[in-house]
Amino acid sequence: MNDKIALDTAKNLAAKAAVDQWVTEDTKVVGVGSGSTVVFAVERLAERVWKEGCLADMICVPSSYQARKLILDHNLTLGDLDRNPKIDVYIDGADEVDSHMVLIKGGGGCLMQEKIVSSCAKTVIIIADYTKKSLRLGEQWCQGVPIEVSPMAHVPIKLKIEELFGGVASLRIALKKAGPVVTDNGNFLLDWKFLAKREYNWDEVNRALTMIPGVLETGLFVDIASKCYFGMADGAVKVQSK
Ligand SMILES: O=C[C@H](O)[C@H](O)[C@H](O)COP(=O)(O)O
Repeated sequence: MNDKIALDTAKNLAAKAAVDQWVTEDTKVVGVGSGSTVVFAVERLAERVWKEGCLADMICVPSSYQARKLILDHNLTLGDLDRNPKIDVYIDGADEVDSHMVLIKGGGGCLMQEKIVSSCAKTVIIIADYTKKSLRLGEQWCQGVPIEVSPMAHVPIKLKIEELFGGVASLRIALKKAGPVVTDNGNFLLDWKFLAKREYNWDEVNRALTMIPGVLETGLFVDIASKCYFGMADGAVKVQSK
């Protein structure tokens, strides 16, 4: 018998715990991440506003088209970085979180706005189910590090990444459209499958990647998250700190 709780239940537990802990009456601006786990966080925010009558002045700043739509669909107040450049707390999911709280993000293609919006937040909280927790990157997430690139430069960037760091960087191809995935910002994505056995210094790798002309952002989030809430297989919520 499989007594692990469903992944969605684990995501929901993590999201609810994080929202209840970090979004208080003093929270004026919340950054909203992207992906399937964030859906539960927005549902909890809406429940607090509409059922419990709290957080009346809260403004939500989205990190993607999906996040914007979630905010609107739940009748929450939509903000943006022009009007709300300072965010109290940013809540987002992750594809993988290692023991040093280095994250891989961008499995859903939203990494660039996520990194921008999270950089405007005092506190960044990650919510995830137990399958995202690992000791070292690549242990759980096998699809590589997403890297957002200028469309005209995806071939030379791919070659440079492979020469510099090994592994294989592949253009992400859409499933229900012919051709590549196009991000919310009109760019392409490379998914870089790094070498599992090589020891990488992720901070250095991230800096070096962003120095390649045409690389717009990486899905490596180093030294960004303050805490990560994991919904565990036994129904508990485990909090990992930096
Ligand atoms: O591009 C997508 C974002 O970085 C997501 O936050 C990440 O992929 C995790 O998504 P999910 O909560 O669906 O696992």
